Amino acid sequence: MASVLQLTDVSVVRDGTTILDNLTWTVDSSERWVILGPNGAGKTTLLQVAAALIHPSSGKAQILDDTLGRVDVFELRPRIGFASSAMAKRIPASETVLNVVMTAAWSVTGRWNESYEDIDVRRAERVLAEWKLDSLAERRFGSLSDGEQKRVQIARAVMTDPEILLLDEPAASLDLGAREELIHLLGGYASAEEAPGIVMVTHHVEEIPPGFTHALLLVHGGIYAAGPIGEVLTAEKLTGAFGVELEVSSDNGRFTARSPH
Ligand SMILES: Nc1ncnc2c1ncn2[C@@H]1O[C@H](COP(=O)(O)OP(=O)(O)OP(=O)(O)O)[C@@H](O)[C@H]1O
Repeated sequence: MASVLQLTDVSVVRDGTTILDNLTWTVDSSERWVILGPNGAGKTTLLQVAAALIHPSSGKAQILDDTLGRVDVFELRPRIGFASSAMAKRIPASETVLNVVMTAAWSVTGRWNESYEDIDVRRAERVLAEWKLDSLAERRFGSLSDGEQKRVQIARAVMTDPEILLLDEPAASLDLGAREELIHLLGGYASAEEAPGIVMVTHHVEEIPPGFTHALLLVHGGIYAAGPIGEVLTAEKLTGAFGVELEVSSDNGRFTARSPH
């Protein structure tokens, strides 16, 4: 097993506020992690460090085989798949779905003057089919439903065969049908042996795809609990992390959490 992410005593301080506080955490290539935690806990900030989008204020962040601060992030980023709503806002609404996915090969969001090889087109078409988007290839990104847009973002993130895949709330704002379809596709992707290490931030345990192996509960920028998913997503630990009484159940790799009252 090779680690794809290794954080050692990582802190992020912004405008005098400590957002991540001395975090030490390792993700191996065979692991699929979910990160949960209250609003403002630092989940998105943690993902931004993992995506080489921000540097820690202190500590060491090793991503793949490189250490932030000692590597050209423009060479590192194409090896990282990252999907978030902030990133989606940068995708031009007028771009076709095929181009949105294919431009990942050049780490750009709008088609300009790049010349694409046949191999890029074929790969993009294959990825679109895998994420059930082939019939939408020529549609404008801005004309898609939220659920379709989320799938396009993930298809774009996996287009370059990343060595680590980071997903920030991929199921947020989806209706029940679109959410279940996405979770099914993500579960299939995550369970493939050749899939990269995966880290997904979510607000709801119901959104964790089957096959995810580990969970991290983040509270006030620090690790409240981290480890194998069955040991972390317990009533006791979720109650402690969220500060409200919760009961948890799981069935066939899917979780639910609710108040017992
Ligand atoms: N530039 C900044 N200066 C000060 N505080 C900041 C700055 N940027 C973010 N924060 C704070 O850092 C904290 C963590 O933000 P982050 O978005 O990482 O949390 P999160 O766990 O993803 O939250 P949510 O669940 O609401 O999406 C928040 O309290 C936020 O207000």
